[in-house]
Amino acid sequence: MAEKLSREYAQQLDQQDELKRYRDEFYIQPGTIYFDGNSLGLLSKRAEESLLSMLDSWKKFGIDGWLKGDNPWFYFSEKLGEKSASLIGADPKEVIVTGSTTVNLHQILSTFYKPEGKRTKILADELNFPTDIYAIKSQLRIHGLDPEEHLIQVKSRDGQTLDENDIIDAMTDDVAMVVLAGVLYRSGQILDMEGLTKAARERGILIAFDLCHSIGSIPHSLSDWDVDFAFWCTYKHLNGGPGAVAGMYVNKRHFGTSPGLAGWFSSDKNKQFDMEHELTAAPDAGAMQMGTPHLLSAAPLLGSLEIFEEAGIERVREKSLKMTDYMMTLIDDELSEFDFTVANPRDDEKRGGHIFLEHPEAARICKALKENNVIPDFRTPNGIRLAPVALYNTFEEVWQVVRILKKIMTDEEYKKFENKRDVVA
Ligand SMILES: Cc1ncc(COP(=O)(O)O)c(C=O)c1O
Ligand SMILES: Nc1ccccc1C(=O)C[C@H](N)C(=O)O
Repeated sequence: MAEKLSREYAQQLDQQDELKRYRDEFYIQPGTIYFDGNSLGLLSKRAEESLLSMLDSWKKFGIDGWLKGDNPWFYFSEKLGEKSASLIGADPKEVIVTGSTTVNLHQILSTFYKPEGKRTKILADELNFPTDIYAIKSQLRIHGLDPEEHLIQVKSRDGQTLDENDIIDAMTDDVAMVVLAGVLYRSGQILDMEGLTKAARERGILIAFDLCHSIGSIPHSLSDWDVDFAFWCTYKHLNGGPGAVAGMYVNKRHFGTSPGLAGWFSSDKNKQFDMEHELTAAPDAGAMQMGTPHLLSAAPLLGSLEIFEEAGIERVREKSLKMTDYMMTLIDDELSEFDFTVANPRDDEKRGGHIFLEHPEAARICKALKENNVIPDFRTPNGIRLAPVALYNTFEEVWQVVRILKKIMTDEEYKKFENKRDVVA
């Protein structure tokens, strides 16, 4: 092998890469290094084809598309749910593709959060993505409860990560439900979903995980871990496209609970067109649906999930770990003089799919990266997220990004820009 810090070494890693053929399946802008697949994944040719095929079925069949063609629309959400199940380690019937992340959390809370007696509180943390916290607070208010008192947000000791022991200590007998992320959106820390679930179960508390940053990035075993609920978006690591339809998992133990937010697509499929005013809900996770599925925003997922079926989430994870490990080695070696802090966990068991660098000039360093055709994202106040994605990025790109960062710092290129975020960062 070539010397570890050389470009040749990166090229050798690419030659040995078992997943390298998938890069050609994606639309990559020539001359651009896209390291933002943890915010919005790139379009693949297969996702484009499945979207075009959905349009074609509309063209050909009109209303009959509900039951005709290769992918009858009436069963499409269930089909996508089945195809997502292996990514989270669930039974196919426990998964449905529907709604958005935020809507699905609302549905989970509306259905399963039942404050009773002393058990009224929802336990979350102070590092989760804001939408989850907004949804929880609004649900508490719907129940006439004051979020100040009934939402507990576990504190981070270092501002970046959570200590599972602190979360477990907060699982007191006044907590009804826990809502946490599987992987934190800033530091990329993987929470011990298995251990947290076990602790919650032992205490009679329900637990839900937001898998936005973990699905398609790391493997899960939700059924084995006995997690109650999960919800996720499909536009990041799953490459479903901007605003793609989201997903939800409901442990089969909870099948038969009436949906809190019901609609006619919550129905048992064979009953739906009886048009009765008494809902007979689907016997599985399908009951969590509300109205007509957003088929055009779901269609790309079919092609995208096929890529995951073929590539295998274990292999995706293995390459992702190699890439982020390699990136940290290069950062330690090349950028040590520039005041960067690697703020993601370094251990393999705790590190998700992206690198999180902190720097006081982060906003304008991101602008300089973009000027150099590298796409990162900035998270206020001082975070740079860099995601080398296993299905379409290369080790050579990792090498290039660190080199470009070094040039931006050495030549003070970032000083051309204002240290302020854009409207969409
Ligand atoms: C952890 C997490 N939850 C939720 C969301 C967003 O929710 P929605 O897909 O409903 O916009 C994001 C990103 O946008 C996220 O990172
Ligand atoms: N949905 C979006 C719409 C516009 C811009 C970004 C997003 C994101 O998904 C951000 C992401 N959740 C994050 O981890 O910061």
